[in-house]
Amino acid sequence: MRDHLNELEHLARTAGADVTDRLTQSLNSPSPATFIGSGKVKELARLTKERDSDLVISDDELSPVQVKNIEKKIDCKLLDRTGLILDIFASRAQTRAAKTQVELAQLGYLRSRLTRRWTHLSRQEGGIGTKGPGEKQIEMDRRIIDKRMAKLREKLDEIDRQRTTQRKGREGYTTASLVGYTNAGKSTLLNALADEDLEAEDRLFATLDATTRTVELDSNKEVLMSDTVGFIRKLPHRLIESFRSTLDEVRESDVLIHVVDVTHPNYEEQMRVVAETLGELEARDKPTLVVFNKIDAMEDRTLLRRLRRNHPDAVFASALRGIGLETLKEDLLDLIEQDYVERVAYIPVSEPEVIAQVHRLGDVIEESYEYAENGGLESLNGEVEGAQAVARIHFRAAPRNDARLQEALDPRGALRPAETEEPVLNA
Ligand SMILES: Nc1nc2c(ncn2[C@@H]2O[C@H](COP(=O)(O)OP(=O)(O)OP(=O)(O)O)[C@@H](O)[C@H]2O)c(=O)[nH]1
Ligand SMILES: [Mg+2]
Repeated sequence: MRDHLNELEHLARTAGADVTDRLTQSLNSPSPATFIGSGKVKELARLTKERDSDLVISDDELSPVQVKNIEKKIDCKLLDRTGLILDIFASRAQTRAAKTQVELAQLGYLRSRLTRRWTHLSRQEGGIGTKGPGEKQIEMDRRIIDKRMAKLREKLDEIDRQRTTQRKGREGYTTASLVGYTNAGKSTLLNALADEDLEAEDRLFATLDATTRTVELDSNKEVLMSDTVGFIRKLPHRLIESFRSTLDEVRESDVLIHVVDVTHPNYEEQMRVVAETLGELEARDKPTLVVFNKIDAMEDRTLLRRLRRNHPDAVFASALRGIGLETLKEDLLDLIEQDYVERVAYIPVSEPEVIAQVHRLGDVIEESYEYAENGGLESLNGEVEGAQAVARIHFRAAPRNDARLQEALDPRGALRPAETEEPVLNA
C-alpha cells in the first residue's frame, strides 16, 4: 500500500505536481457514491482547504459519478491514476506516432466516461428507450469523439505501413528489445551499450525510430536494440491498446532484455507486472535475458547473494557505471545463438545476389572459392577446364533466416549441413 502510494507520488511529481499529503483508508468494499467513506471525504475536504490544494489524485480508478460527487465536496480537481498516467504520456509524447497513440487513448478514456455517465442517466430516466434531455448532448459528444478516433486510427494505420516498410530494411538483422518497469534504467542501458560512432555513420538506419540503435556484441555480431515504453502497475489497458504499434517492436523482437531495478523495494512485484504485460502483448515466451540493474547503488549484500543464487542466468549490471556490460553482451549473444543452425552453402560466383543473400541472412564463419565440374567440386589448386567458380560459405543463421535460405537454396542442393564434407552441386 505505502509502496503503491510512493509510486503514485513519483508519478505525480513526474507530472509536475508537489505532493503535500496522503490519505488512506481500508474498506471492505468501496462506497458506490464516493469510493471512500463519507467521513474520509470530509477529512479530505478539510485537508484540501487547509492546504489550498489544486489537485487530489486517487490511486484507484474512479467512476465518473464518484469523481463528480467527491469534487463537489472538496472544491478542487480530482484525477485518478489512469487519468494521471494519460496526462504524463500526453506531455511526454514527441513523435507523430506517440502523439497520435496518446490522443487515441485519451479519447477512449473520455468516451468510456461519457458512456458510463450515459448509462447512469438512462437508468435515472426510468429505462429502455426513453430519451432524457442530457442524453442528446452526450450522444453528440460521442459521435464527435468516434469520428476523431476513426481519423486517428487511420493515421496510425498509415504510420504502421511506413514502419513495416522500414522494418523490411532490417532483413537478416537480429533484433532485441529492452523491456522493464518504468525507471528501471532501460534508456541508460541502451546509451551505455550503443555504439555511437556506428549510429552516426550508419545511414541505413537513419530512418528508424530514434529509439533503435546498433549494438555490437562482438567483432562480428551486432544487433538492433530498441528502447520501449516502460511498463507500470495497472498500466491503463487503453494505453496498451493504442500503443500496439510501438509495442509491435517488442512482439517482433528475436530476444528480450528485461531490465530490473534491484534497488527498488518492490522489484519482485515489478518483475511480475512486466511478465503480465508481456503476456498481454503475446511476447511472454520469447528468449529473455534478465538484467538486474543499479547494483552500484545496492546496499543489501544478502539480497545480492540471494538473487545470484535464485537467478543463476541473470546478469548483474550497472548501466550508469558501466558494470557488467561485457557479460551482458556475451550472455545476450549466447541466448541469440542458442538455436542457430550451422550450414555450408555452395553458390556459383556468377550469382552474386544469392551470395549476398547468404551474407545478409547468415553470420559467415568462413568463405572460400573452389572450382566445380559435373556437379562435383575441386579445389582451386587443381584447376579444371570448363569448370565453374563456386563460393563455399560456412555460416550460422537464426532458424527463421535459415528457413528462408532453405527455401531459396535447397531445391538446387546448394545448402548442406556443416558436417558434410563432400559437397554436391546441381547447378
Ligand atoms: N544508481 C544507478 N542509477 C541508474 C542506473 N541506471 C539507471 N539509473 C537511473 O535510473 C533513472 C531511470 O533511468 P532510465 O534509463 O531513464 O530508466 P527507463 O527504464 O528508461 O525509464 P522509463 O523510460 O521511464 O521507462 C535515472 O535517474 C538513471 O540515472 C544504474 O545502473 N545505477
Ligand atoms: Mg526510458
